[in-house]
Amino acid sequence: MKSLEQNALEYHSHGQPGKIAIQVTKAVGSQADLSLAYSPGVAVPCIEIHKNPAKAYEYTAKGNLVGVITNGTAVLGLGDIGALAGKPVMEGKSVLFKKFAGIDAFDIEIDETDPEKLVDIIAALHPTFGGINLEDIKAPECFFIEHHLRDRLSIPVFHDDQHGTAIVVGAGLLNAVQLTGRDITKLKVVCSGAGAAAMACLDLLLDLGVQRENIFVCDSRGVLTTNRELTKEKRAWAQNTDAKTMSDVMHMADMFLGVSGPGLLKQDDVKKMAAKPIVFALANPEPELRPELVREVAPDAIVATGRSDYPNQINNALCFPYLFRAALDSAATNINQPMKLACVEALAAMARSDEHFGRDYIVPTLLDKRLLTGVTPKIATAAHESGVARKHLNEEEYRAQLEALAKTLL
Ligand SMILES: NC(=O)C1=CN([C@@H]2O[C@H](COP(=O)(O)OP(=O)(O)OC[C@H]3O[C@@H](n4cnc5c(N)ncnc54)[C@H](OP(=O)(O)O)[C@@H]3O)[C@@H](O)[C@H]2O)C=CC1
Ligand SMILES: CC(=O)C(=O)O
Ligand SMILES: [Mg+2]
Repeated sequence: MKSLEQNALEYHSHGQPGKIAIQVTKAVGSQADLSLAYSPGVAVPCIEIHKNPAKAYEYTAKGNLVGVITNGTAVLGLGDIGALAGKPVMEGKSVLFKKFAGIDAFDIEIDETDPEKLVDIIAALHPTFGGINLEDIKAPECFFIEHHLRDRLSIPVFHDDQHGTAIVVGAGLLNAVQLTGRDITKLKVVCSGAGAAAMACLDLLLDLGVQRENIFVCDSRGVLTTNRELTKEKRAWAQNTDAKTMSDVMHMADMFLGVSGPGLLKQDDVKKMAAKPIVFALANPEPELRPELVREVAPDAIVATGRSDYPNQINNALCFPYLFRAALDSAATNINQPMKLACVEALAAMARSDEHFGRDYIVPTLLDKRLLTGVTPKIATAAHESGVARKHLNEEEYRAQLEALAKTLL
């Protein structure tokens, strides 16, 4: 039998190398077509857009086009492997945009690590796109880059590893808390990782009711404590404690949130957790601890990973296609907190209403065809109600429109 490694390389190399290609949407088979698609006809929409830039949404692909942009500094849990080596992931994200939500995406791998230069480069590229999905850019640079791009650009800019991850973690946690009969305000959380994904997940956990004093965060040097020198993002999570290592804070933890690296959670630490522990080991491709090893020492655990080959796939792919679909269709100026919270609620509710709902089904699966029609309209409504939508979409009419789109996908 072939190994996963062999299959993965064959999958990516057979036929036309890579996973995505470009499609032409207009007739170009005759001289008459060509004279519209290219010179002289193409000059007409150019002049219209020059007079009124908003016309780009009418005459070009901009309104349905997202840039999936990385510099390759935090590719999955593989770390700083560089822009080019990150390309398979970016092509993969582009595939999911297209297949799950009908959005065209260009993957752009930029060989630049200086945050200010990266902001300038991405800002200069932005006219091409209706939205920008930042991907696999490491902390703390990602915070600066996203913040400055959001300030400068009037199209949605969204760092998937921060907010996409947080949304799906939020949805999974709401359901895990319900299934284990917990009070979220008393939940004790240990987070492994203090980077892009961790910081955004923890912020969202606070919004969902988790108390800051119940959260212990660890980076590569151990627990974030008030007596350590920390970046401003990490300082917000420092605890006044003598604890040094993750093992020191695992006692009676209700939840382990892993957004760090492979194999960093030990079975002995799972044993220290409260009954019915919630273990989200989300590092990709190799989680902090494999589900079967968690269950070996905690049979009543709720376990999630970022992978497609285990139940409970907590992965930002469960939300970014629908957030961008809603943002593009409602011409939202950004993807704001009410849109993110609407997405959390919609994902959690969809899992709860499913007959499979239970400890091995806390979030819908990525291939669930109900996601596009179930989640997207809720996000668009939140965009409208929170004032960032330039176009109001009636929820029912929009759902019908998405049902038609869904039939053309997957
Ligand atoms: N399932 C999902 O949907 C997603 C999963 N992830 C996963 O989360 C992980 C982190 O991604 P991201 O936040 O973007 O990357 P970042 O580079 O921004 O952050 C990585 C973090 O991991 C920490 N870390 C490294 N080694 C250790 C260690 N031994 N113990 C504790 N913490 C450690 C780093 O510590 P330090 O700050 O000291 O360098 C840093 O805080 C990756 O594995 C990625 O695959 C990310 C996004 C989505
Ligand atoms: C899923 C994802 O975005 C990551 O692991 O980086
Ligand atoms: Mg990522």
